[in-house]
Amino acid sequence: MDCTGFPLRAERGGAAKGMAIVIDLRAAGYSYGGSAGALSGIDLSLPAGSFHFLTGPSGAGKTTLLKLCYGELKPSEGQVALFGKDSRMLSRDGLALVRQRIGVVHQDCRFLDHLTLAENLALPLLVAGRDPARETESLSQLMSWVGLSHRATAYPPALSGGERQRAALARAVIMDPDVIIADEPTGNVDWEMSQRLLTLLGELNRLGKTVLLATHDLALIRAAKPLVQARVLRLADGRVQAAGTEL
Ligand SMILES: Nc1ncnc2c1ncn2[C@@H]1O[C@H](COP(=O)(O)OP(=O)(O)OP(=O)(O)O)[C@@H](O)[C@H]1O
Repeated sequence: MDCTGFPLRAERGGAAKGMAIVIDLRAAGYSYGGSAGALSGIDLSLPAGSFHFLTGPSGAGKTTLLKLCYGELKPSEGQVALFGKDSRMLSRDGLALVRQRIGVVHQDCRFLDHLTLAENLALPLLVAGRDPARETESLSQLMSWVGLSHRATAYPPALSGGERQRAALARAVIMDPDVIIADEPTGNVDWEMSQRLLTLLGELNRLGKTVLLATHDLALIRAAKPLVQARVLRLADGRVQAAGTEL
């Protein structure tokens, strides 16, 4: 793999560093379509630069909690503040700006299959009104960082599971976000690839980025101990341990 160090430089000068808490949930809850709540009474504060694993059994509400944390869902009860802003009060444009500061690695990667990998990675730049043609060097450095330079012109269906996950991570950080939220990023990859992904996330965390990673893989969490200084949040019955335990 042609990995290099993370290439992007914080344009905001690490603005989130001055902010003690980047994501804050107060008695937050969510229920789908009026059914019994998937989550309730969640109090959770993510300090800038922290690394948290979120774990819990299938159906415990991990994905729902992550969606609250990146504004995809608004809480049905309580409050969620993203960079100090109440997510329910954010306008569409306000939410779009906040979302530029939060990179998301989705469980299912979600690529556009008719675009090449390089074009998929450039999409967030286009959406933000930037010209990818002026940022080809950053894009190619980012692909090198995740070891995918040789796959730039490949189409997503031709990528292996590990390549897709690394590409999803590269896409999540193309906007140089302050926060990275990853939903089971190692779900479909072998152990060695899980370690590589963890190493990349650890590198981002050492650069000051806040990481929240949902996984049900307790072996992965144990293996993270030498790589990252993390805490573990356990979610069960729609509730989460407030501060989490140290690894
Ligand atoms: N779109 C939806 N509509 C209705 N119920 C949903 C929806 N998404 C999730 N749920 C329900 O909300 C609860 C929490 O689901 P969620 O996906 O957040 O759990 P999870 O911990 O991420 O599960 P897994 O580990 O299996 O991905 C589950 O009971 C699930 O069935």
